[in-house]
Amino acid sequence: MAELHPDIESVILSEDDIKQIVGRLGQEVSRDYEGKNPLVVAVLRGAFVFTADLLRQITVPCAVDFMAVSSYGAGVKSSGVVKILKDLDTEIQGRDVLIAEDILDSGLTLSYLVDLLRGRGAKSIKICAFAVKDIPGHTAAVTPDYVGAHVPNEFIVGYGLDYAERYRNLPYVGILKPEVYSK
Ligand SMILES: O=P(O)(O)OC[C@H]1O[C@H](OP(=O)(O)OP(=O)(O)O)[C@H](O)[C@@H]1O
Ligand SMILES: Nc1nc2[nH]cnc2c(=O)[nH]1
Repeated sequence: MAELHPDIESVILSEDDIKQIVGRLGQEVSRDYEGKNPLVVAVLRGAFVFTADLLRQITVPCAVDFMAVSSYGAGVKSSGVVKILKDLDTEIQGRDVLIAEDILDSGLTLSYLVDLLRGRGAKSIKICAFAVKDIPGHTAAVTPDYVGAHVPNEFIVGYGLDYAERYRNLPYVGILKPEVYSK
């Protein structure tokens, strides 16, 4: 097992947990898309690690494309404004689209994306979220069709998730030590 990064306070999902979660999601997606050829849309940057693993667990024919959006910038709070930094190269009219997202927090990013892709004539749009944040008293703007894990209401990093573009390379998901934010 990799040594714990000194900035990490605790691990929420270990490498083994992640392997199990992604394997299960791959099975669920493969079962539901039997006989179809979905387009998996990875929401960059955060979802690139998850999508790479998920794709290898999907057993039906599928294609992949990427969209880069940002609503958090360098901070830990959503700005509420979703910016498209890179659009899809694929025509999605009539396609079954599966959005692969690393984390669903306020749901603002996904709600914006679903509306956008629906407007382009996708046949179906489903959401596969690796992590969903449990925020007491708050309902996210969208409901994911596939959920990897529910995580506590803390800012998490690793497995593609960053803080100020750092920690995406950690093979596990963890919570940062509070002093890291004031560095
Ligand atoms: O449910 P929400 O509150 O909208 O938050 C979820 C989004 O926040 C993060 O993206 P971020 O804007 O940090 O960009 P990144 O993927 O490049 O890290 C994450 O990757 C999700 O896309
Ligand atoms: N890295 C990271 N990005 C997020 N975007 C929304 N919530 C989070 C989070 O907990 N961690």
